[in-house]
Amino acid sequence: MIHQVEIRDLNFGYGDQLVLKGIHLTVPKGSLVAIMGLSGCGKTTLLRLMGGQLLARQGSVRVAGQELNHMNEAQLYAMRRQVGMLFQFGALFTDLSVFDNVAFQMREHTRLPESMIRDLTLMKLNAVGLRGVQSLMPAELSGGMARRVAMARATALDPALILYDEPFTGLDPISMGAIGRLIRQLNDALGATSVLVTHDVQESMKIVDYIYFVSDGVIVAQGTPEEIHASALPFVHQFVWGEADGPLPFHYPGPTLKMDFGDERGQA
Ligand SMILES: Nc1ncnc2c1ncn2[C@@H]1O[C@H](COP(=O)(O)OP(=O)(O)OP(=O)(O)O)[C@@H](O)[C@H]1O
Repeated sequence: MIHQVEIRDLNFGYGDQLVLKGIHLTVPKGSLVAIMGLSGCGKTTLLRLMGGQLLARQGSVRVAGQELNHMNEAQLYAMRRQVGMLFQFGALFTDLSVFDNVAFQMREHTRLPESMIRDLTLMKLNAVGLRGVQSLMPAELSGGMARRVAMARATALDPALILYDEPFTGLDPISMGAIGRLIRQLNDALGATSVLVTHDVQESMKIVDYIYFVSDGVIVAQGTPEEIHASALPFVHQFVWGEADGPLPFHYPGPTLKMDFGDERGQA
């Protein structure tokens, strides 16, 4: 099988803090894969390593068969053009119209004439159902619309790999469902491969082919949505079913009840 992303024995940290520890992960070409885990477990860092924005300290990150650590600046720049990235909250340019946001990458990275950029931009907006809002400013959009514009922008150059960082955050349930379906549709229509970082288990299980669970920088579980749904692993079970207590404790570690309240009522 051809892998769009292949990660082996990856360690990565910031300063002395080791964030990712011995990661092995593959993303087959054409698939949609989710990386899940709690806040701070290293998901965004992993996504940025796949996009070539960060480079591995140890181990290997291959995108389309190319080892990112062996690339020079020009090769990395060319590789990043093949990657569409949707940042947390969409992060549109607030002083540019919807049209100019989507056209931005084409104007920066291609020599296409303005008439062609216009047609392509409208096609991209059409694909996310928003051709009619091309002249609006980002402040005039709802959260769900802004997210869809960000998707049109992220796919403007027909990327081979699309990386989504928390695409569902802050959306109402209906918009979440619409964004989820769109992520799947764009992936399949563009013949792309997509990786989705999220802690929204229910929404992503409806659309992805495979899931990796990360906890404290380590992959602790993986499988198809069906396998994950049926998993008896305590961590996965707690995550999927949204249970307050389990391997991830409800209480922050601290003194025991006995130490704080005494052995018996009235005792210090
Ligand atoms: N640029 C940075 N410099 C130093 N530490 C960082 C940097 N970026 C992230 N970290 C730390 O690395 C750890 C992992 O962060 P990361 O953003 O990858 O986690 P995450 O799982 O995506 O979290 P979230 O779901 O909250 O976005 C955290 O402890 C974070 O504080």
